[in-house]
Amino acid sequence: METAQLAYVLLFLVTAVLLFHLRRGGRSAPAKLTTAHRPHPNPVLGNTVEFIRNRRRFFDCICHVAFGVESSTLLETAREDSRHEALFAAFDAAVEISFRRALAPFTLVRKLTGLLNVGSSRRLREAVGVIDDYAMSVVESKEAACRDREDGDGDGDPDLLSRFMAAMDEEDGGELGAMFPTPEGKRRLLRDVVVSFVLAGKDTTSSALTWLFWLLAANPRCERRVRDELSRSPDGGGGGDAKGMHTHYLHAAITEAMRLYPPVPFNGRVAVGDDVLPGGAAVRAGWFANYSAYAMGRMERLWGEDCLEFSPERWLRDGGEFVAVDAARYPVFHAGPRACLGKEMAYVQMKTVAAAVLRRFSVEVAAPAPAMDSPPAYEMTATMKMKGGLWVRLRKRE
Ligand code: HEM
Repeated sequence: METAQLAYVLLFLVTAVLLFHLRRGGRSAPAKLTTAHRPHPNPVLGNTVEFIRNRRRFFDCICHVAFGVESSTLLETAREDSRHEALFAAFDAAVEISFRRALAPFTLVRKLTGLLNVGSSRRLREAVGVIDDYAMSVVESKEAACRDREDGDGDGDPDLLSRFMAAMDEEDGGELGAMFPTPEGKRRLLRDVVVSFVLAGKDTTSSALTWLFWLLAANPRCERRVRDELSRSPDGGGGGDAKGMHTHYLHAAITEAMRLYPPVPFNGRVAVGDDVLPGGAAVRAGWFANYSAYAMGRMERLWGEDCLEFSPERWLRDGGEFVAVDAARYPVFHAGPRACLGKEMAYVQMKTVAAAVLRRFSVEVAAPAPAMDSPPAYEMTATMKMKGGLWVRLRKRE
């Protein structure tokens, strides 16, 4: 056999073996999931529990407020929880693969795996399929509810999905209607609205609360101040007031926790045209322009010499009133026209949960050790999670 023929045969064999492994990986290996919310393997922790493990509550809350549906009615089966877990696993896998891809250059191997539907391309497609099916079931249940109402009792729902639907059904078609003229296009847009809300809101608030409780344990003085404020608060300190009128210190503590550990630590855009950033840096069309809220939250130039300390007081006026800062300095919720739409809702959720827990329980952190000079390891995907989760022992307060 000539050398060139031998080389072709070898190449063929290597490719066949590679594809066989990729296919097997695509079929049998589950997507690598983050460990932050898995049961902790450490038996020494005994009666401790993983804090904020149950992402279901945050998910249910989004379904209720943003879509006006109960998540469990859509996922109800004899083993309802496992369907939620399958959906969450699909979200985790899709986010992790997409995040890794966003950081890596587009290679020939990825193009090939995409064409052949193997490896991570296959896992991503499968995960997106699960997510899209769920999101479409939300849209369908909403459409059915609207049809029922037309026969029956009146007014539109106040949830966000209903508003999107109403905007597209305006008589002249509306701006959205013009962008998505076919019924199929409209439904796909609604499906994507559902996906973006779940993606944006499910893990962010739970990540922020995990870091908040660790930071409060590492700074008992701050925890005492939160508890004092809650005991004086007329509404129990919950989220009834998103701007923090009654609970300025709690609002400041949550904001400060997200400065040090922003739930979305890293974000970016692709420039559509040549531009110059305010700092003078030139950006060409097609370039990525990324920023790190994590790094910015720890810059001495922006936050002073004590930038690595947890100090809710930096957000308070002398009278104790919370004062927000410019989003360009604190880009935790992003800035400009595409800033977070759920910011107020997120504060309501986080304050309600934090207040409810702190009023009823003392929270003893078992792991990772609560000490500012040895911060816990983190896991960076699209959201910033505490590696291994936060393990606490709750004791009922007198
Ligand atoms: C602590 C909690 C949260 C943080 C830190 C946060 C942060 C962010 C950030 C940084 C973005 C910009 C993402 C990008 O464009 O690349 C964003 C967008 C968004 N967020 Fe949040 N978010 C939080 C909670 C929520 C909640 C609870 C909801 C609603 C249920 C929500 C809904 C949205 C939506 C719909 C967008 C897309 C806005 C647009 O593209 O115009 N977020 N969020």
